[in-house]
Amino acid sequence: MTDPFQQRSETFLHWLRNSGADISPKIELVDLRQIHAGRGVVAISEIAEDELLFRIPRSSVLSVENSALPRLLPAVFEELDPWLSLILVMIYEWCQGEKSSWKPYFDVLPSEFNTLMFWSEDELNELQASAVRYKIGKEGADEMFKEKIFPVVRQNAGIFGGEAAATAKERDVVALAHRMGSTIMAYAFDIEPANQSKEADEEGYVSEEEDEALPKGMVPLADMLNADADRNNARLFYEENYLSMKAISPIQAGEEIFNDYGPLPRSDLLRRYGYITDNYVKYDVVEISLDMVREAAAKHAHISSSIIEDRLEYLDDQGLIDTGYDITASDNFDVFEDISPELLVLIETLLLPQPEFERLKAKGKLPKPSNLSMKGAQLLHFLVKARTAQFATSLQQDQSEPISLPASGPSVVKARRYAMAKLVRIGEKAILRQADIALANLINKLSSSSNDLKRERSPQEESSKKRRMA
Ligand SMILES: C[S@@+](CC[C@H](N)C(=O)[O-])C[C@H]1O[C@@H](n2cnc3c(N)ncnc32)[C@H](O)[C@@H]1O
Repeated sequence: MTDPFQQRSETFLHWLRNSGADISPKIELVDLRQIHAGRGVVAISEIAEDELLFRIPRSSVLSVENSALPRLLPAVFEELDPWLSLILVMIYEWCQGEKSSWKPYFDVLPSEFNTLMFWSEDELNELQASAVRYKIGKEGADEMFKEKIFPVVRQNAGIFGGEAAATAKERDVVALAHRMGSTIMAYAFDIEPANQSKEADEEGYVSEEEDEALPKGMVPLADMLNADADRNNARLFYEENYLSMKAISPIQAGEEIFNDYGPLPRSDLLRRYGYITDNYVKYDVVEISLDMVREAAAKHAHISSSIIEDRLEYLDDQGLIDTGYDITASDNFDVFEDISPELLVLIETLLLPQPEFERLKAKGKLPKPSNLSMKGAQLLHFLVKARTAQFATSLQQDQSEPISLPASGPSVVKARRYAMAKLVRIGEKAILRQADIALANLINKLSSSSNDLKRERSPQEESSKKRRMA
């Protein structure tokens, strides 16, 4: 008897071919559950660079554009942003059951996730002070779904699923919206339009904003590709009538076919995709919040709150204010490369003597990040130490035992989440340690060069300087 998981894969591929997709006989949709990777696509014979792996008709993409719902509820869609629109469309199509054109597709999409949105409090606590904990946005999403999705489903029960929708409880609709929202986050693509005619400005540049505004859509099979930071060998190409997945390097028989989810730190990989692998360590970051900088400027550098707010206002006008600033992982940590230049500028601006600040402000200028002063380096060093202290355990404690992601055993899901969280927090602490050492070295260098300068001055120069100051 065929395994139901495999049966769903076969029904899905059959449906996709019937919808007009071409799928190369050289690839297979396989079961990777034993390595906790769900389904994946592998090559079963050698594939050349640029070879077509599959192409999906644009009409098979599960999107707002292709669903009947926006035509049934036009006024509702005028009010919703693209993200909520796709969630509503997916809820509608899911509620149609067998009647939906995408039923076999829904059957291979997950109903459970390992993303942070679905972690329990004790699991999230294992992330300790990682800034990702404040980026999950569960409460905000709950409120939005209660306000914008639940009433639409209840008031249009006839459209959504009759009796079941009419009596649906708020918490069930919110849970369904979370399921669809999380599916979009881990599976959807930004869909480039069929006829992309981007208008160039006078200087011949095309606006990046258009890319940001691309609508999202669920592309069957393209989203069955897993990702790997170092083994990306396929990419989706947007053609007029089809979306085509092609090999971007030669692929050997037996190799998995990988998409690219981008250079994401492991904390974000967990938040969006619910898994991590070691080769994303190079993208790890640790974040220093603006609030921490504010507090350190007041407490450590003794800057008054009115000066801090005045400087922050100017920096905001200059587009430099963010909720947090990244320090990135590096094999060869460099203060000027791996600490966000915006953070260096922020710190130097806060420390400027008032006349110097007035002078720069009058010219609309900012301190250069490459001119980090001794006081700036010391304030940064203080911040790095304070950020390290926010974590409940030390790097040494975390590394005292080897960590592995269990493949099986009792409560394997929880054990894996604990282990993944520990690896994420270790990554962040390792960056903080590198920053700590690099800043201590820089402070030593700055102090010895200022001592050298002092020594280089002749006794006459020193005494004339003293006379000027007197
Ligand atoms: C776009 S889907 C890829 C298809 C997915 N494996 C499935 O069975 O539906 C993204 C999800 O696949 C899983 N995934 C992707 N790449 C992975 C990898 N290298 N290792 C483990 N899981 C991976 C994660 O659960 C992620 O949220």
